[in-house]
Amino acid sequence: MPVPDRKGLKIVAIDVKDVRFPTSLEGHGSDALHTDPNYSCAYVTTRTEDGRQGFGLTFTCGRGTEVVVLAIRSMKRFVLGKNAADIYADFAGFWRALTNDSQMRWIGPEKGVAHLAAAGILNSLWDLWARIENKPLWRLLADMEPEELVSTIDFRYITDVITKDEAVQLLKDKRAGKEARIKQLTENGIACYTTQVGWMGYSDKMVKELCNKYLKLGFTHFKVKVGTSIEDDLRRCNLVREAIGDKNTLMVDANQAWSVNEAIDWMIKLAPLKPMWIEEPTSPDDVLGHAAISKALKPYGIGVATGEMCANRVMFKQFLQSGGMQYCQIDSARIGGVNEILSVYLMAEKLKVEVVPHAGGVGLCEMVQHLQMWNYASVCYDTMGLIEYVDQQHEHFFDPCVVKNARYMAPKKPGYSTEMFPETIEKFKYPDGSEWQRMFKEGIFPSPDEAELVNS
Ligand SMILES: C[C@H](O)[C@@H](O)[C@@H](O)[C@H](O)C(=O)O
Ligand SMILES: [Mg+2]
Repeated sequence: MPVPDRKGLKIVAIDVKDVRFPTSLEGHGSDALHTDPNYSCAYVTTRTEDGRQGFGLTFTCGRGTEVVVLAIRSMKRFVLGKNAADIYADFAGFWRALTNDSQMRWIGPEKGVAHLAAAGILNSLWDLWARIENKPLWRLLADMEPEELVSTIDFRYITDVITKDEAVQLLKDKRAGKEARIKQLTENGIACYTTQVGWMGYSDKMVKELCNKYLKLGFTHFKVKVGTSIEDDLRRCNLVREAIGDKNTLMVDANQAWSVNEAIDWMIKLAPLKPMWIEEPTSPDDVLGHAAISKALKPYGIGVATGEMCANRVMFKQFLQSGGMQYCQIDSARIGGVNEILSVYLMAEKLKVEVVPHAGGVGLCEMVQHLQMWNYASVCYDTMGLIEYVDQQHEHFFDPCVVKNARYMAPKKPGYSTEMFPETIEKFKYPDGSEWQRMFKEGIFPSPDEAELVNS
């Protein structure tokens, strides 16, 4: 087990910051329901007695980040004073303690703000572990023995699909050829698709220009936001189809805009444009609704993709079991950190559903590349898979993702690629960062009122 020596690894501090970027000013990240997102995160730094640090984050869209920050603060008690080596020696037990405290679980359990907060903390602990082992996270995972990896997962509620023993066996069965796949990843990385061409707030002119830009960069898969008006969707999707041609792939994303029947009717109208998938057609909680949409759209060759707001492994389990998702979009910061995400990958493999991670928001591309690379090395190598890519906020990270010829290159530095530059925090910490103060002064954004200053 790569459990480090305990010496110096007592956790002595956990710091959390509300960091926001003014992306709404230019419509970046906008969709049918999130019309003015300011890409943000609750940014967690965990420090050990010997001065090591782990960085973790959970993505948000602006307002509300302060609530996640408060939730993280109230979870500090489960981590402070613990030795990181003891956490890694029984990570599943620690995970259960963090997410299922007898009093706090009432505000979850394992969902919503409570789970976003847990994700921020857990991501920082995984970053710390990978740094201690001096490996990028994907290699830490890929190098673990099956028993070690599986020991980090809480299997409660999913043993009807996969037990701990089955998970160990699955990983053992997939071991042959792992070194060759790691070499392949190191040389060629993993392909990605872009969402950057089709944010809802972009003009037609910009969409066209961006399609040309990303075609030149070698992209073959393009995602466009839909769901506000069918006339607009037909116009924009036609425009994109024309720009990318018939050989490239179009995906559409409604971000939960429709009821079930409306989703089916709407997508039948968009079907002649041959989208590969409709993403989040309806409520992220409506498992059977997604299954009905999947069934109705199958004859049109359209799959259903979802997962960026899927609350936990139990919801994923039902989506995977019911035929409600043909593309499983794990998100690195919504469910309970790497521990729970590993369980979703293992269930997806068992039930033969392709995982195409959700990314884009602050730090999400940085994190999911590690997860998908581990998946290819250790779990699912029938296809190399795809990862979402959005060209935003990477410049704020010490170890930003690197995309070349529409492929994520394998991260090399130790950790989970989650550390941000101190200057970024100084500028974009909300509301007192220097950039926010400037924008308030210049009237670009209103100053937050007292209610919003709850955690300052
Ligand atoms: C508000 C966000 O930008 C979403 O629109 C985004 O996560 C999107 O659904 C995506 O799939 O990338
Ligand atoms: Mg989406």
